[in-house]
Amino acid sequence: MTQRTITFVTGNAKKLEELRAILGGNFPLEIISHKLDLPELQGEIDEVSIKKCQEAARRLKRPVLVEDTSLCFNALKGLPGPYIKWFLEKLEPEGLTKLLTGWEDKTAKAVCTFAYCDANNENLDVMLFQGVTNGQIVSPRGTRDFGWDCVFQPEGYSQTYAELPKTEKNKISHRYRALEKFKSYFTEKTNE
Ligand SMILES: O=c1nc[nH]c2c1ncn2[C@H]1C[C@H](O)[C@@H](COP(=O)(O)OP(=O)(O)OP(=O)(O)O)O1
Ligand SMILES: [Mg+2]
Repeated sequence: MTQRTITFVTGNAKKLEELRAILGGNFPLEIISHKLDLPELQGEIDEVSIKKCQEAARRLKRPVLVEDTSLCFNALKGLPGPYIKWFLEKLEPEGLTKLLTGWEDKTAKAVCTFAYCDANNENLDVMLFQGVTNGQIVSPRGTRDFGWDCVFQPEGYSQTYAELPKTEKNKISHRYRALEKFKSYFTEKTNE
């Protein structure tokens, strides 16, 4: 492992697969993965990502990257937000759709927050790179191989994330938008 290696800490193989597909070959640093389901404290989106990243840095003591994904229903003032994992686990995709039964507004935001810490300073300073994709919550359609993809229909599309080819999702997704920021930061930095 060199100085120019970043460890992506996640318990989710699908996130890693998408990160690899989106960054492709033209990212200046090496990204390796470390499978660990880190504890996540409650809080607002940024706070959850920062704490998760600092915990990863404390444990691994090297440059780390983590990612936290939220699904925010506008009618519910942003909930479930960072708690989407537990809502999905208990309610399944059908239940997520039903949550909005009483509301006319079905719009939602998918928010991806990458958090990076180089673990070099005692304060464990964290940098955030966030991407948002707007859409709406629909009845489940498409494959069920990744989380809530089957109930999220991005704005301007008639297909859900799960119905879109992976390459299409990766051109417009919350994760793509966050990684664009991450990529330009590190590309500029390594060119200095
Ligand atoms: O693009 C996505 N499309 C559909 N579903 C998604 C996506 N990205 C994350 N998800 C799911 C996974 C988990 O049920 C929840 C986020 O929770 P989140 O804590 O960020 O993910 P996780 O615990 O699976 O992995 P990690 O070890 O990186 O925290 O939304
Ligand atoms: Mg998690």
